[in-house]
Amino acid sequence: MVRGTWLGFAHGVGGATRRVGRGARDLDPALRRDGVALTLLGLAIIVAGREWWGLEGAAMDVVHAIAAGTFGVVAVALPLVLLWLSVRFMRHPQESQVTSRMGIGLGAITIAVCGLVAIAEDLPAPRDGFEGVRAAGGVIGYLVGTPLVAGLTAWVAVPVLLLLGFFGILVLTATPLGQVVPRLRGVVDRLTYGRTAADTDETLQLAEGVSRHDAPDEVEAAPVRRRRFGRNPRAAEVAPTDVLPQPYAGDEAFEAAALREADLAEREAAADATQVLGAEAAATAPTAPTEALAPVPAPPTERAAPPTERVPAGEQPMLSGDIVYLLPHEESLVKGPPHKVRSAANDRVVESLTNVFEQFGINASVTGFSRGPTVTRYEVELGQGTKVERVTALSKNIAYAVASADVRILSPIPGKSAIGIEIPNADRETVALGDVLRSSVARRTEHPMVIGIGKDVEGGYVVANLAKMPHILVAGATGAGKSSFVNSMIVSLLMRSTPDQVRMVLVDPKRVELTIYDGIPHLITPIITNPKKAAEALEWVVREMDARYDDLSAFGYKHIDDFNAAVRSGKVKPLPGSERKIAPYPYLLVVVDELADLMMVAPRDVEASIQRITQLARAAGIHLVLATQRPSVDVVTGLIKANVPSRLAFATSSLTDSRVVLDQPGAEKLIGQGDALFMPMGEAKPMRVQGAWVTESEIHAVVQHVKTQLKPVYREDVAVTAAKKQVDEDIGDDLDLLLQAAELVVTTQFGSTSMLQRKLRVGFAKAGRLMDLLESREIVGPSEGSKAREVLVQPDDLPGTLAMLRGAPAEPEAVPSHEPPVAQEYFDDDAPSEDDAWGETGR
Ligand SMILES: Nc1ncnc2c1ncn2[C@@H]1O[C@H](COP(=O)(O)OP(=O)(O)OP(=O)(O)O)[C@@H](O)[C@H]1O
Repeated sequence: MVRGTWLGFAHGVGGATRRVGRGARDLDPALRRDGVALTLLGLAIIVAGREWWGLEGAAMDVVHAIAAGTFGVVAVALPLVLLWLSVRFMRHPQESQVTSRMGIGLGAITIAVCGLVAIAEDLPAPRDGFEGVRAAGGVIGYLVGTPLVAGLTAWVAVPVLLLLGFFGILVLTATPLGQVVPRLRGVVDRLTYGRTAADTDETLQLAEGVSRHDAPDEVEAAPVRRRRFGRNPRAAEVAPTDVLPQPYAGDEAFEAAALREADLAEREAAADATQVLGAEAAATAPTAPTEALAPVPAPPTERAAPPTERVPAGEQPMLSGDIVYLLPHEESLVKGPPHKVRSAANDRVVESLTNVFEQFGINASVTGFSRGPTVTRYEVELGQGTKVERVTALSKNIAYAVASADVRILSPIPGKSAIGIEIPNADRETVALGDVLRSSVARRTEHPMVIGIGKDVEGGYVVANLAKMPHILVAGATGAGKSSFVNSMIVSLLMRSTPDQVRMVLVDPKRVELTIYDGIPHLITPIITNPKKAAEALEWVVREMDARYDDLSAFGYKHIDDFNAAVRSGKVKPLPGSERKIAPYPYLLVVVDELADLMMVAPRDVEASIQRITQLARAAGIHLVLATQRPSVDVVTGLIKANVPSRLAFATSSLTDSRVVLDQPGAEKLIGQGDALFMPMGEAKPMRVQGAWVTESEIHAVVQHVKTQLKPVYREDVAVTAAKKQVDEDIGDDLDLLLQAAELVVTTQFGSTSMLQRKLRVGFAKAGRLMDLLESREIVGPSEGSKAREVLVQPDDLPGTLAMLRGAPAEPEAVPSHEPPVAQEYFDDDAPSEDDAWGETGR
């Protein structure tokens, strides 16, 4: 009864504490450790009563004897530590790992401080009376200080204890040694530059968010938040505020921020940083925004290596140019619910499984489980002499017992002598993309092509580098979560990369999925919704790839990353006689959100383009994401499959579809809503993941943010060829006939409909239509009643005319093969189209 009353009271107080603020509600009752927490709280009050307020009484004397006797004067801090521990147990009971780490840190600090106090007070010994010990470092101080001083002398003992205290602080704050300087600098910068309290709070909250979910030693500084965007220095000749993206021009706070950036950039430059940030952004040397803001034209920029060290959130040095591009704030993406490692539903399943084994007389037991967001994998160990098949044969009975049709049995669990039974959680969790991107695995790298995938069956975060895929096929039945994945992928890129690092071509024949991204600066061409245009765009990608390859071979590099690194360090010089300015290439990501629609209109062309891109594009930094609802062999052909090595399968409607995507069954057993099997290149076994989820309002916020940073600068030539194709639409299936008609009319120079009827053996209506088409292409003049039409094309021009009808550009020069590829278009100072483009962007 006493225990019950105590725990009831404790839960009441714990519940009230959890209601303060967010993040601690909905705790699994099994995890609450309110009893311990309340005991600690009581202790904190009692110790404070004696040590802070000097309350008298026999009990208080005992308290003082214990507290001060143990810790000496350091006991003054004891109530605070107890209070803190109590709050932690109430709010984050499941983070025992983090609490233990902090405990170790505090322990080290306590030993160090007690030892130092004892040494400072000349090491009073208990035999000389306990008063002295209490007024110094307590028993701890005595026990630590005495042997150290006796063995090493105070000269060595003091530094050793200081070092121990320093170690304690590092452990307490989860700061790796290498991060000490950047973090300190971050703190100093924030103080010096008067960062708002809100910003600081966010950073702290973030750091906490990471430690909450990950191993403590993996906590790193918050990621890059601001980057400077490469631009044409000529644009600097316009009025200074013009170079800022519109919403910020004239904004004092922003200009002040820009000045801070400049200051930091200068410091970075002074530190002579040389490391290249992976295969990242363009790196013209930062022109101090002071120049950009002062009423004088900025001098042309010079190239220099980007800075090396990561610096804290909000204070990133700029990578290039004098346009400041701010990545969306991490908090634009919401936090998901805390991960449960166990719930009542799991216990019920364990019970059901055990019952099934008992009923069928199988010597097997459930030895543990690992709970993921969607499914839990229960581990089953077999007794001596029990056949594995006896359990696998029971899959239907197991499904019946746990009332779920989607039971998947893994025999064995890779790397373990145990059978795994994956059963959907009755209480599944959504995986928030924000949590994936804030996890330590995502922070470990700054590569701009890293995206959040989701969580695995053990609850660990999964991220992937699209550049390493290097191409991925995403398939799944309607509603399985494919589009959600595409959204998570694009949002990940928008969160982590600037348009000078990653450019995209988005193909969305369904016209619904990707329209939300219309107008983002990462686009190279407006979102393509027409399947024929899409096929054209793929051909453009092939040309872009070839142009990049030409550059690579001309300068002697094998991979775009090496080339970019060399450009940044100034090693790549234009060829003699060339006016070109060389700049790094952004990665180019081509997303096709319904391959089937493309394969319907131009299967051979699309297949050929995809084959060519996939075979070569990796080194050119061009990557394909092909998504389809219909993973049948006519859409995902053998050729496409052979060249797209990474696969992500959401629930498919049949085993055959699963085979097409993964070359093995499994996807047909998935339970939809983002449940997926992920098989990156080179893996033989797919990994089960729950895809990350990002809400429409989050997408909207991120898209709004990037759109206010910069306007997109579209490549004209993608649109030019695409526009040409649009004209072709009215030709439809008549292209062959039309070509013959044009040939007839031009070679005979006789524009007669009845001749077409006769020679082509077509009816009057068809011949009339062909003539109209020839007129619309200005091959023949308008109808002149019963007379033959005038022919406007000379026989010599016939080949060009036929090519134009076939859809090739009318003037081949419009897309010359030697044209500088995408990076040069954007970054080449001398590209004639640049001024307009950047002028528009800047203003
Ligand atoms: N990762 C996820 N987490 C939680 N719920 C999800 C997830 N992915 C998808 N869902 C749920 O499933 C629904 C359908 O998902 P989605 O639109 O992505 O399917 P789809 O495969 O793209 O379908 P379609 O091919 O028809 O576009 C979503 O509206 C959402 O409710």
